[in-house]
Amino acid sequence: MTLGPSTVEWINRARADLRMGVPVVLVQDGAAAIAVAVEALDAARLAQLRVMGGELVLAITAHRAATLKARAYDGDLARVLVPQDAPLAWLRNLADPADDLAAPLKGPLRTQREGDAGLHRAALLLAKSAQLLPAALVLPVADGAALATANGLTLVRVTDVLDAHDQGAALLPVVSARLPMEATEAGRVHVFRPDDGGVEHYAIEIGQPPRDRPVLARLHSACFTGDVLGSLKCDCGPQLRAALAQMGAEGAGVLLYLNQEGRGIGLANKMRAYSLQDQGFDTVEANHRLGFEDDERDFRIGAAILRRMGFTQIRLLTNNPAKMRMLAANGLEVVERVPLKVGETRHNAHYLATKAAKSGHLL
Ligand SMILES: Nc1nc2c(ncn2[C@@H]2O[C@H](COP(=O)(O)OP(=O)(O)OP(=O)(O)O)[C@@H](O)[C@H]2O)c(=O)[nH]1
Ligand SMILES: [Zn+2]
Repeated sequence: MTLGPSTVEWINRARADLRMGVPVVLVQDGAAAIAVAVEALDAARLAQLRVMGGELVLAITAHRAATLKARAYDGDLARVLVPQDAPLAWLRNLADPADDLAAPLKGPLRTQREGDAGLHRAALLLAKSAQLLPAALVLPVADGAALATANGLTLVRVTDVLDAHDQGAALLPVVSARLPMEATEAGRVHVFRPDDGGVEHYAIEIGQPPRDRPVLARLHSACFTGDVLGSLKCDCGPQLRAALAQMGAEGAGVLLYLNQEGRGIGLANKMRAYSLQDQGFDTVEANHRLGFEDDERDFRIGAAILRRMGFTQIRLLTNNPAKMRMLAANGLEVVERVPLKVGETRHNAHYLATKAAKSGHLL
């Protein structure tokens, strides 16, 4: 045990650096690169990277590459060669689809085929987990450790980034307190904190559900626009209130409020997706154009919280079979699906139909 950061703590520092526009150093099998998130990059740092020499590469996901008609030779990602004179705006336009329709000609783009894309993959994973646009500028360097020390940069190993992603964070209960609510006076909020410095998640326990019997449960993903603002574009707000009301009426239940806004892409990216939806793309297409999967949520978190609270069998309030599969794969027995059909409006009918057609939601 040392005083300094552990592996996951270094990774979390790397994430925070990327959000600030500070480059990080990635190393793998003797190779090293400096990586910076395009969304947070400024012209001064871009100029500094150019002074260092070497071939600048823009890593984007295969989804974003498909939109840009760039060949993705690495399966899930593409490495776009950055022209010597490309200004910051060129990089921003490749990363951000906001102006794709207004200014469609961004190519032809040349992509790298040779060499390994491991460093680039780790850079994209970090950018995504920092809820930034999945686009990173990557510059190979000879001695990553020396560069990191000389410039005070965070250095992380690719294997550690991949392992941390595969394992997921452990969630620790921090505090719980009684909360009388409209739906029931017998409410209690539990706060769970992940050990990797990520965002907290909450469990709202209603009544005192016995641990040896199936509990009525809902895994609700945060939706600032729906839950708080009463957005008509989705059904989240009505689902949240209906779930609490049903638990209140039954006298027992547990609702997990998971801070995975926008199906895990964060509010800024969800608003980017909304703006694309105003340009005519559906909810799934919008995510893909941004470079994300349709759903970036990690449902292991919900399973871990339920297990930690002592629940093993659940009656799940959902229309999403993927949630049931993920819970079952993570040690919980879903004994029943309880449908949750509320809040359809003329604004969200197309959204709900798209989720049914493309993401397997049950109507
Ligand atoms: N990226 C993106 N996220 C959205 C959009 N509309 C709503 N969301 C998010 O989608 C999530 C919906 O979460 P849930 O209601 O828990 O999940 P669900 O997959 O619809 O499943 P059930 O409601 O359980 O049937 C929330 O995180 C919202 O913020 C959208 O157009 N794009
Ligand atoms: Zn919503």
